[in-house]
Amino acid sequence: MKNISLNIEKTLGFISKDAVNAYEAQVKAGSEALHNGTGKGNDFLGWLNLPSSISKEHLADLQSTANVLRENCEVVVVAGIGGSYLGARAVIEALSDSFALLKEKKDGPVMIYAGHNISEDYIYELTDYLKGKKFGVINISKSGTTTETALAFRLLKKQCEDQRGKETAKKCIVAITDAKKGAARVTADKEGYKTFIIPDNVGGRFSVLTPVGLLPIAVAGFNIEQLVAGAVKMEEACGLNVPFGENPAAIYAATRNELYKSGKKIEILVNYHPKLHYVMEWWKQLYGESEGKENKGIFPAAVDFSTDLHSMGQWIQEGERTIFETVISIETPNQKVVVPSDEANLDGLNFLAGKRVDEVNKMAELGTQIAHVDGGVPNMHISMPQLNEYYIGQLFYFFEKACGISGYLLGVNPFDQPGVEAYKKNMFALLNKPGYEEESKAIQARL
Ligand SMILES: O=P(O)(O)OC[C@H]1O[C@H](O)[C@H](O)[C@@H](O)[C@@H]1O
Repeated sequence: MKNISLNIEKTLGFISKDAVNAYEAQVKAGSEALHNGTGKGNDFLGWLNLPSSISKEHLADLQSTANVLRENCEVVVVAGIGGSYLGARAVIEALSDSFALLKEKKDGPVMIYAGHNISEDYIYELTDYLKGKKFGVINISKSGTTTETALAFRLLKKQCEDQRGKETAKKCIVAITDAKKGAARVTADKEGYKTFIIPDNVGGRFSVLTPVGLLPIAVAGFNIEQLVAGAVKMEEACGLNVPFGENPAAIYAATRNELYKSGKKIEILVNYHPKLHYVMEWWKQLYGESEGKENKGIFPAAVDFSTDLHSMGQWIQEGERTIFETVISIETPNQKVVVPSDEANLDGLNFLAGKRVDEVNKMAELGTQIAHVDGGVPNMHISMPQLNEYYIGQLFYFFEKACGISGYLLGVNPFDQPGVEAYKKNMFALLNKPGYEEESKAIQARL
């Protein structure tokens, strides 16, 4: 079976191959720091050997819990935010039929999301939709105290118990949280929910291969064994002893850091299949929270092409030359549609007749790559043989490993996120949360 592969050829007019290769020693030091646990944030390295340490029993436990939800729920709400939601959504949206929600016949529960915003309209509309439905909830929070998620869960728990009765609710609510601390743990223990633990040493944005990602993905009907198998494959392919030139995580980390050094401050992740939209969102959190600190870090952005070629395309082609692109390309689509011939040919598209739609998409991709490189945008290319669990698993681990190395190349701690606390502190002060009396006074004085 093939692997995902990385091609950096189209960055080499902007940076030199020698400059990329010159990172070899630094990358080795970074990888060793990860594997030996000697670098910054070394208490958060549980993700590193996670794929190969997932047991069959653990997967079976997840699958049987998923089956209980599948059997007892027509809708499952995944409550979580950031790392406690994006990985699951990335896989479920990438692998689901784009119109699954509109189809009468369902293969499993409808998967919807909550706890990732504080919009009153969203919460109203969600709870309204759930009225009279046999729904369940997967409540995901590592800290167990995240406001967005806790607020949504308070409402969903009550509604589930009111509609389905306490006993059934107990069967249809699962908590994924810390082993001991946090409000989500306290509630789950008190109510007797089935729970899964998020290991202490796995940060939210690296947690997709823990129950955080695996349970919702299994509930949605996707193959978590294959997802993990793909990640295991990349764990090997990006391993410590794989030579620099053959290690995709090493090359990606080195190339993006060299591009950054050369003035390219923004990395735009690109897809040509909108189903990958949430894979990009997952990647944005991974790199944004890992590298954006100490007043440095590449800004991770993302676009869906060709859609956004008709909006952001102008900026990318001719705006400030501070960007580079990383394209995720799917070699073979899962479905086949051929452009039909039309006798009148009023739209002038007969030159495409007989071609697969993907051939048109691929020429859009190639034409864009050439145009953007001509326009001063270095281009990296990640090729994914097919869109399935196995290759998404590969992609996840590849990006995670590269992120750890890349953060060390940049000189930051890739495993903390102190900056996200600033808004929370202010919000709590403004809401007069008990314990924030001093902050409340101080912030009121500034208004
Ligand atoms: O899982 P939780 O503790 O609820 O955290 C959910 C998310 O929110 C936090 O503010 C962090 O910025 C993220 O890294 C985390 O993934």
